[in-house]
Amino acid sequence: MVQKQQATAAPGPEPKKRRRVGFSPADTGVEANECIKIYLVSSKEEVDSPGISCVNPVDLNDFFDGDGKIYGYQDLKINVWINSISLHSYADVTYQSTINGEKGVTDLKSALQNIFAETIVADKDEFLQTFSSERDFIRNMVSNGEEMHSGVIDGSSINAEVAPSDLQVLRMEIGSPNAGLLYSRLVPLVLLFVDGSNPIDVTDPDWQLYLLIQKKEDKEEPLYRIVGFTAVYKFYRYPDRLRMRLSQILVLPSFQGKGFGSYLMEVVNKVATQENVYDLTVEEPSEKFQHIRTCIDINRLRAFEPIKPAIDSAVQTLTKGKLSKKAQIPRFIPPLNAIEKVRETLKINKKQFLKCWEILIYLALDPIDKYMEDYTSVITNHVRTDILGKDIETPRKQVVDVPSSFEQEASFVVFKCLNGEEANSNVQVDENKPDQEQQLKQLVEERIREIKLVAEKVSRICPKV
Ligand SMILES: CC(=O)SCCNC(=O)CCNC(=O)[C@H](O)C(C)(C)COP(=O)(O)OP(=O)(O)OC[C@H]1O[C@@H](n2cnc3c(N)ncnc32)[C@H](O)[C@@H]1OP(=O)(O)O
Repeated sequence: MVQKQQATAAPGPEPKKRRRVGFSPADTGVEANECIKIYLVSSKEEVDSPGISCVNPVDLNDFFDGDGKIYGYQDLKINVWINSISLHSYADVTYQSTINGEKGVTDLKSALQNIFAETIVADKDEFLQTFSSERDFIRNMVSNGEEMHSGVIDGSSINAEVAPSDLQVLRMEIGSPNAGLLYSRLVPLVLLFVDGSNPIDVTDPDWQLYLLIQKKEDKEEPLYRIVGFTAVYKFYRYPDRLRMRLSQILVLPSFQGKGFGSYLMEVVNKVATQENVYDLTVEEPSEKFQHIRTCIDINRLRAFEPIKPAIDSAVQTLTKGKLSKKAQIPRFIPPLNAIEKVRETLKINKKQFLKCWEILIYLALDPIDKYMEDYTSVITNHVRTDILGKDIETPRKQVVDVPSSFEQEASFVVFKCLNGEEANSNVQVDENKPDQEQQLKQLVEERIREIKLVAEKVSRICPKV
């Protein structure tokens, strides 16, 4: 509680004592991350239950203007309960008192509304009722969904209490009945759990939702729960093809890390192949999702016979001699026809295939330790090319005119430059050469770390193909 200090205003005998003027303590605010806790629950018994742990959203400070802090409350605690069956939410807000300091009192209602929109229910009893009254929300919403897959997927495993036979992936065009309404209830989850995401435009009919549903047999009717979903954009490619871009994927927190994200990705891959789209790309994948996607693609590529001769040939070149001693390291990129076959058959685009290619070669080098130095030179060459946008060959000389008070034609400097540097003016090349080398080294180490991580995963799951 903010307490006013006692003003000692009595006149009289103590003239030397100064009057003490009381100030309220300054309101430094509280970070949204510190005072908001989010709980995902599937029954009313779980609400307020001490056994339920909160989930980790993205940076909640981002939802509060300015410095991400909430002002004007003492001992503020906000517990948000999300009904994972109906996707309604309820915010339990408690505080000791309000302080109207210089930053005012944050309008919590509108801040929470910005995240939870119409899913937020003001009354707790009303919220508790949603567990029964809206029990069939998902089932009703997806009743027109097109079943794209159900049950197990070859080679992938679900490591959870969910039986694969209870799983199905349904597809809904965003313009189809109920899809927009369903997505609008999913938006708070997107904002809370997919970093840097924006809701998709539900008025654009080219969006499709792929919903991973758990259909659990229950007393009367089966209970449908959303395990995860992804929003995919289908767009035209001249002259007569369609492309697919996976733009948003979320597995609900309690289901994460159990194979569901991979399951959903594999279903979308399967659909892209069956519908023979031009390719399937991913919009700004997070590091984790990129890792998962690459693990899946590596397994598909290892089983794809038409590229085996190209891998063998690259491995042969690499194992023939000391590459790192050579003046010019060849670029280990797949031949054009392999790139084309992979895109046409597996729907993996060139950029992703080039990433996978490095890993395929790594996996084929035996024993890897013997060739690691040469392999690192190859990756260094690739990273350098990626940064500078062009192949780096041997250092070249470049002549540059310099302003001079002497005869213009006689004023120039000659310096050695790398081919890519002159070619790519967008790249911020650090003028400090040792620093540049250091940065390059770090990037190479990072890339090799990613390669090893994927290689370890796929070797564990599928040691020999
Ligand atoms: C385009 C975008 O939207 S990018 C943003 C992605 N979304 C988010 O970040 C939202 C929050 N996160 C999530 O929703 C989920 O965690 C996702 C979608 C990223 C991943 O889904 P999950 O179900 O958690 O992943 P899944 O359990 O399938 O994979 C986990 C592990 O299995 C590994 N794995 C999965 N499939 C394979 C495979 N076929 N072969 C080898 N390894 C595999 C993964 O590498 C990963 O390894 P780890 O244990 O070291 O983490």
